[in-house]
Amino acid sequence: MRSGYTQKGEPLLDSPPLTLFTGLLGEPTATRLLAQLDQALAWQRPTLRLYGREHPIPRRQLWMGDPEARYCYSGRDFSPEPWHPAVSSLLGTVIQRLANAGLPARFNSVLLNRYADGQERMGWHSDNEPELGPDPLIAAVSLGTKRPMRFRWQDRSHEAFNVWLPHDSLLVMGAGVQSRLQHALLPRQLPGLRISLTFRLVNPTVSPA
Ligand SMILES: O=C(O)CCC(=O)C(=O)O
Ligand SMILES: [Fe+2]
Repeated sequence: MRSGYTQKGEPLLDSPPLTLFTGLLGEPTATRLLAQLDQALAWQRPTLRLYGREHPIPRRQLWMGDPEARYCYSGRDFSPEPWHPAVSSLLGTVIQRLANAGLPARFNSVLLNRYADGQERMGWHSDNEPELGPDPLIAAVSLGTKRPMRFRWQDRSHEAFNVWLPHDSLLVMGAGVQSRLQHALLPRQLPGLRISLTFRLVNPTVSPA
């Protein structure tokens, strides 16, 4: 059945729309890109202030995009790194795949996350910063170790669920996903590197707080 989802993606939720596309780049391109991003990028481990104490984040990350796409995340203001050619090429592939599925999209920035192994993680959050607008479309590419993204409803009206994100896949979080659900990449006993790239459209006219 899976082949039937090549064009439109596999619908995981109808409302709000959550859709998974697999085989985004194909091999060996996807595995090469994982190694290239791992080695070529200047990965950072910023600290976050929580209850008055500084904590290094439990993963590494990098913010990349157009110069005006400044972004405020967990109380910090990030200026984007310039586009790496491999990432702008991936952006083109994502845009094309979305267009083929009838989802025209535009992005001016991407948050790259690097999880060295299953212990590295990202806590519960919604990508609901004001500069993303009220109903952002966020496209998340996964490379490397297959891990579950856990979703839970803000109003707890339904049960929480996992979406397993395979290597070389694209998860599209459509309008309403950020306002109605939270997501997290919880720690798991899984070895191996995973890199995700979450493409976003930041509205440069909304100045970060
Ligand atoms: O690594 C992932 O797939 C999750 C990333 C994420 O939630 C984010 O960048 O906001
Ligand atoms: Fe997120």
